[in-house]
Amino acid sequence: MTVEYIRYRIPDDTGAFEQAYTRAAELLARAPQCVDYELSRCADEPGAYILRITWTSPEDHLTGFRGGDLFPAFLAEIRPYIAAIEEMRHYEPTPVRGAGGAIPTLYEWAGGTAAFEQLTGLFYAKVAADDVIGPLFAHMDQGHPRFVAMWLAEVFGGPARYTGERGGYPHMLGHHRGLAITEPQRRRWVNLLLDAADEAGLPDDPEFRAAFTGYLEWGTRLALANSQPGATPPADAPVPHWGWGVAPPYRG
Ligand code: HEM
Repeated sequence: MTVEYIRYRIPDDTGAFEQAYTRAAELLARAPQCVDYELSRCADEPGAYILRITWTSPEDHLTGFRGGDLFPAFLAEIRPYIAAIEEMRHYEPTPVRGAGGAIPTLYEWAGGTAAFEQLTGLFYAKVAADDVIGPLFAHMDQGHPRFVAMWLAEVFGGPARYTGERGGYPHMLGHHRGLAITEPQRRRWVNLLLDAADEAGLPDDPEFRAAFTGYLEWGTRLALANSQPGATPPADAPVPHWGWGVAPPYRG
């Protein structure tokens, strides 16, 4: 991944410039080498623009896109503005990145640690009485509901306690290895957890539940796959982080 920044200073007719880029953007949108793009206009200085384009790699940009079928039409749109370019360079992303506090995490939206502990307490009571998955958990550790609450809290943006105190992803993986979870068992796990979410009074707005259920689908399908005899999942990885996805919280 590489990020190209192009800074322009457009002396006049910024409207024509933006229209040209609106047309050029249609070609970026079709380019398999282009991850995303954004044109920003300076709030303080009319005519100053920054275009950010994320490319899959510098070679894909310079050889793939520039040497490809879409480039002539792209160039035709932006050619009149080449002389107005002040900087055009590739930048490598650094690990310094992340979301700010403007959007609450799913962990905060759910109600924090207490909400996840209530959820897993109710869930494992149901599990214990369930004929399809109950037997899998017959010998589970007393602390299991609290440990899974820690895992879920960390996944949804809460404190990294499962990583810090419980051994992180490798420890969780070790518990699933060899269980040979079946699809009916996976589905029962999801159904009981969703029942417990209703009982625990977790937020039931569409955006939260879509994101929450999305993780459960993803996580249980991985748990099933990794639990099969002969599975070769990565031995180490960070605890995954799950966000709102395409639908951020609805605030009216
Ligand atoms: C999103 C899906 C899932 C998550 C987040 C999850 C999470 C976890 C975690 C964190 C542990 C280890 C707890 C500890 O530190 O002691 C664990 C253990 C376990 N999980 Fe899962 N799990 C998922 C899906 C499933 C499914 C679908 C099944 C089976 C139907 C399952 C069965 C088990 C069992 C049997 C254990 C060991 C329990 C014990 O004996 O202590 N898990 N799970």
